[in-house]
Amino acid sequence: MENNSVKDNIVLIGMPGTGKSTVGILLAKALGKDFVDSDILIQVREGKTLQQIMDENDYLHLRDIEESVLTSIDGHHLVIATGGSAVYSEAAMNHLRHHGIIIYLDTPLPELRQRITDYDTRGIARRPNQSFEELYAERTALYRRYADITVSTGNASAEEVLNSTRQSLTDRSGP
Ligand SMILES: Nc1ncnc2c1ncn2[C@@H]1O[C@H](COP(=O)(O)OP(=O)(O)O)[C@@H](O)[C@H]1O
Ligand SMILES: O=C(O)C1=C[C@@H](OP(=O)(O)O)[C@@H](O)[C@H](O)C1
Ligand SMILES: [Mg+2]
Repeated sequence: MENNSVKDNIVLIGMPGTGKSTVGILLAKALGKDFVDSDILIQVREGKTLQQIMDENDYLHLRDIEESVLTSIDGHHLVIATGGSAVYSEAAMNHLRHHGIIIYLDTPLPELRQRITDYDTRGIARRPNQSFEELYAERTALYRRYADITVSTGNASAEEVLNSTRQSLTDRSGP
């Protein structure tokens, strides 16, 4: 019988552009786990893109849908790439950390700026006119609050971030 208290999921959190989706699938492949991207779950469930959801309602509506999708994930042996706004939901984060280790991919703001060239159309769940700098400061406190492990990515490649993440997991589980 499955032990439901085992933390056998890996949950990636962090700013948009930090590489949760890109590194997540590499990690799943390397560790022999299944891969879930909560943004894809949202889009399939709603039949709309993230930006369409925001355009038709607002960013708070997207966050509500995200909370509902995240709290309904009940699988094991998963790598879960969350959306950058997942940490606004305490319920979602408590649910995810019950079965998973939370890994914060921490990428410097200048590097994120280079990667996120579609800030206004990417569907980022932010207050109107909230700058990327403000969002980064607000979010960083939340990512730190929930992180079991922090991986500082610098400007390393996705493969290098994969390797650092695997090493952090090995260090945490001990010899
Ligand atoms: N380590 C990396 N180095 C350079 N570019 C990256 C890296 N990881 C992701 N990217 C690029 O940054 C963008 C955002 O990556 P993505 O995985 O979608 O991030 P997230 O899911 O955290 O928003 C994509 O264009 C992706 O190719
Ligand atoms: O940070 C955000 O507000 C968001 C990030 C997106 O995911 P990524 O972090 O994978 O880009 C997606 O969930 C949604 O568009 C909102
Ligand atoms: Mg993503």
